[in-house]
Amino acid sequence: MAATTIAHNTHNAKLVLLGDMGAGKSSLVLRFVKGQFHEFQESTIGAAFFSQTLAVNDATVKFEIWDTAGQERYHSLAPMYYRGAAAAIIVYDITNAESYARAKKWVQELQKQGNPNMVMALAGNKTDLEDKRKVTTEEARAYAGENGLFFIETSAKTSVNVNDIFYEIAKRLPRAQPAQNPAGMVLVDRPAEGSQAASCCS
Ligand SMILES: Nc1nc2c(ncn2[C@@H]2O[C@H](COP(=O)(O)OP(=O)(O)OP(=O)(O)O)[C@@H](O)[C@H]2O)c(=O)[nH]1
Repeated sequence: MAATTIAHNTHNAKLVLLGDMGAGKSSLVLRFVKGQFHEFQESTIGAAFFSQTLAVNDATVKFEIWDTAGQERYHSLAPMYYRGAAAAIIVYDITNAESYARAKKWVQELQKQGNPNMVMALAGNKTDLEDKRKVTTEEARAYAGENGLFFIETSAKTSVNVNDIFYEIAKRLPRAQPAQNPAGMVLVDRPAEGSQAASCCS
């Protein structure tokens, strides 16, 4: 059982959620971490932190999840959360074309300024509202493919594909990151300032 074997094979992975306000970032996290959904989920202020452990194959991934605020006034805080992150979920609302456009902006920003080895997922949320859909699956899948993102459509309300995003990310995380993490070292959260240059690539 995973619980008895976690000691050697546990990886910490910092994961950040980005996306427009109202896309469903907090709802996806709440569904994944607590199995809950709130029709009137409050808008996030600044960011919120959660952690959740997931057993994948013979390893255990402990996700350290930063749920950022989508309101534009918090945009400048985002680098603090995505710097040093091993993974990002960029969320949009399939019923809202603007939120999809905003998701693409986040992808561009991460491609320019994020960790180059970051595992990125694009999540089209609110699939339970199919009759109000504005962004087609094909369009988003093609975009994700062109940009090397893992693509999935979810519903935090009905739970469809929510755990799957995190499983898929866990599977894609590099087991060993030799350039950045010598053997045996555990990834830890660092304060944002200065962390990107110090840990990055040559
Ligand atoms: N129908 C439906 N509603 C959802 C779904 N996910 C979230 N919502 C609703 O959408 C609204 C916004 O959800 P949040 O999770 O707060 O969105 P957010 O992206 O965290 O928003 P900010 O914190 O403002 O950035 C809430 O009223 C949720 O109940 C979903 O899958 N289906």
